[in-house]
Amino acid sequence: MQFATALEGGFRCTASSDLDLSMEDTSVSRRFVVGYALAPKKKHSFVRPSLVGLASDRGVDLVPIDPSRRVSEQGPFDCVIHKFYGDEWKSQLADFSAKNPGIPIVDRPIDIERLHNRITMLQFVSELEIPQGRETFGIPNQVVIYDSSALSNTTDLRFPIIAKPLVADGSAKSHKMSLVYHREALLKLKPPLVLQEFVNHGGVIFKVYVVGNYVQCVRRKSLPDVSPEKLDHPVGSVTFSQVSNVTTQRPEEVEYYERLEEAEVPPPHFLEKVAMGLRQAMGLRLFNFDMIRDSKSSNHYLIVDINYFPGYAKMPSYEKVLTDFLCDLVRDEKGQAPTSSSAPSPASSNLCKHHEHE
Ligand SMILES: Nc1ncnc2c1ncn2[C@@H]1O[C@H](COP(=O)(O)OP(=O)(O)OP(=O)(O)O)[C@@H](O)[C@H]1O
Ligand SMILES: O=P(O)(O)O[C@H]1[C@H](O)[C@@H](O)[C@H](OP(=O)(O)O)[C@@H](OP(=O)(O)O)[C@H]1O
Ligand SMILES: [Mg+2]
Ligand SMILES: [Mg+2]
Repeated sequence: MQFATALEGGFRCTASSDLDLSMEDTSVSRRFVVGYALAPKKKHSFVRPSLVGLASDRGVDLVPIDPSRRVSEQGPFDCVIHKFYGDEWKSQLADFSAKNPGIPIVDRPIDIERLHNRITMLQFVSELEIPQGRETFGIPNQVVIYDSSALSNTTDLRFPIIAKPLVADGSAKSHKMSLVYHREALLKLKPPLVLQEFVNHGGVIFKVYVVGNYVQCVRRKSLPDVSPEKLDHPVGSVTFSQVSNVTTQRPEEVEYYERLEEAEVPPPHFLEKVAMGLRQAMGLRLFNFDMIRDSKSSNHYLIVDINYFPGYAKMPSYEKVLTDFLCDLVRDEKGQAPTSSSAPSPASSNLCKHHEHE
């Protein structure tokens, strides 16, 4: 059973450009090819028949890229989407770009890389200059620990603390975390780590999905609050992994999920400001961020994680959202649509169209 609940189906952050699309009546339509480079698990979860079908109906063919062959010898592509890392892959993309200037690669490896380190990842949030209104946001207090000797020296942080691997590279190891109740337990941890204050937040996390200019917020399960008594826990720490990613609920959790469904979501105008601020600062178009509401202050939010190319298939209506995004992307590339990828695709303009003589 799916337990994510959408916030009013998501929203786009700029005005619709339906009018521009109506000018395409004299164009000749052709099909567009989006090359995707994804690991098998991601391909399985993302490239579902429902997405392939909808995109195809709109004139976009999703074609796999074989990473063991030169990308520039595959295709032709009208754009490339990917979630691969490493020097070899970067040079493949650089070679492709050199031979295919103007073909969008979503997103640039250099921009994605900053999300692979849990310190540089959240620096974007700290650097955001958004006039704070009723709702405020920030990041939890945290320190980076490179070697074990520094573990006894973390006096500035309040317990409980979450110890997160410094590297966030998509490996199982990078998701393995510890909730640490007291100091002695810290000494058993293995750096490099980020030690982050655990903030009570009522056991609900908001996952805010961004796809170009589209934003959708879902509620998800999170760690329960920790009471002060719990800090005397006989077990100094507990490990956990991907606590907010599970998509099934156990029978004994029914009540919890009922409450989760009722949890008040952050206001759309606030989500929009943060999402578009981050999008611009990071130069990324495909990401999500995890946000919690501080139980001590009903309007203060903390961003605890940012993920590149997250599990979009868990987002309601992902097929339409991603198809709209890809259509806009290839149209933009041909100079046919305004630079905003915000236009909802009107039913009357179902195909992505291309002027033959451009
Ligand atoms: N500072 C914090 N205070 C309270 N809870 C937190 C904090 N940081 C993380 N969490 C909880 O721990 C979970 C995992 O943390 P985080 O999102 O950083 O890990 P991740 O493995 O990168 O997650 P993802 O699967 O989204 O990539 C969060 O979903 C949230 O439930
Ligand atoms: O395996 P890495 O590269 O770390 O990426 C994961 C992200 O960290 C998670 O945030 C994704 O899950 P959510 O979409 O529920 O956030 C998760 O989604 P998935 O498991 O559905 O693919 C992954 O994208
Ligand atoms: Mg997370
Ligand atoms: Mg993450």
